[in-house]
Amino acid sequence: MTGAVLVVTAVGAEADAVRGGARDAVHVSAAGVGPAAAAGGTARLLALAEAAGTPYRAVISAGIAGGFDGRAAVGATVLGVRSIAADLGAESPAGFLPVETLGFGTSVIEADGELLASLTAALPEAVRGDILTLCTVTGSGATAARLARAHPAAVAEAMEGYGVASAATAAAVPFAELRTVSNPVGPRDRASWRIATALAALTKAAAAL
Ligand SMILES: O=C(O)c1cccc(C(=O)CC[C@H]2O[C@@H](n3cnc4c(=O)[nH]cnc43)[C@H](O)[C@@H]2O)c1
Repeated sequence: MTGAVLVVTAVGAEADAVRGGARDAVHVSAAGVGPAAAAGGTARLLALAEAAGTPYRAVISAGIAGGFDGRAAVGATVLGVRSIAADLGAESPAGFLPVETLGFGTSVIEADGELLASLTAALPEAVRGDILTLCTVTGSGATAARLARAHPAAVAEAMEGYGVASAATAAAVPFAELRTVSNPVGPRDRASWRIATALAALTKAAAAL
């Protein structure tokens, strides 16, 4: 495969952490927080590269994340087998209805098999599992428990993976999600987030790209 790899983060500090560990053939861009900013930013970068005759060979959504209790600890590196838009759907008296139930497409995008296999080989200590994409950071034990029940294979949550994956899928570019855990998913306690630890782990993991 030829071409550079595009890494899309939410914020500049995450982009700097990836750049600190990655090789020259890795282009890193901070597209903003949330799936809409991530999808728009990624689509634009992919289209510009395609128009210039230098298409990207892969796109990776990277950054820090919350880890589900007992599945991914603070400081862990996480590889997404699937990126899932966990709040895309409708509420009902019987609970949350995913977009599939409404007949409006899919909330699940699988990582590219070959890309995930090569990242797994380069990062053997990484926890593999589903990574949820949410517009709202989980801030209560009740929501954490509901998400963990609804998504038994989910190891982490963040806010951009599904957006980056949607743009990559539309452009037929292989996609994967790579995260490092800064905090547990659960009752909000922003002061306890271990951001420096997670960014250091992100720099280390970026060497695998
Ligand atoms: O304040 C800082 O120095 C700082 C440095 C780097 C990153 C941040 C962020 O706040 C990044 C926001 C980004 O993090 C993801 N994230 C992290 N934990 C969670 C979570 O528990 N639930 C959902 N998302 C999480 C998310 O992708 C945000 O875009 C601050």
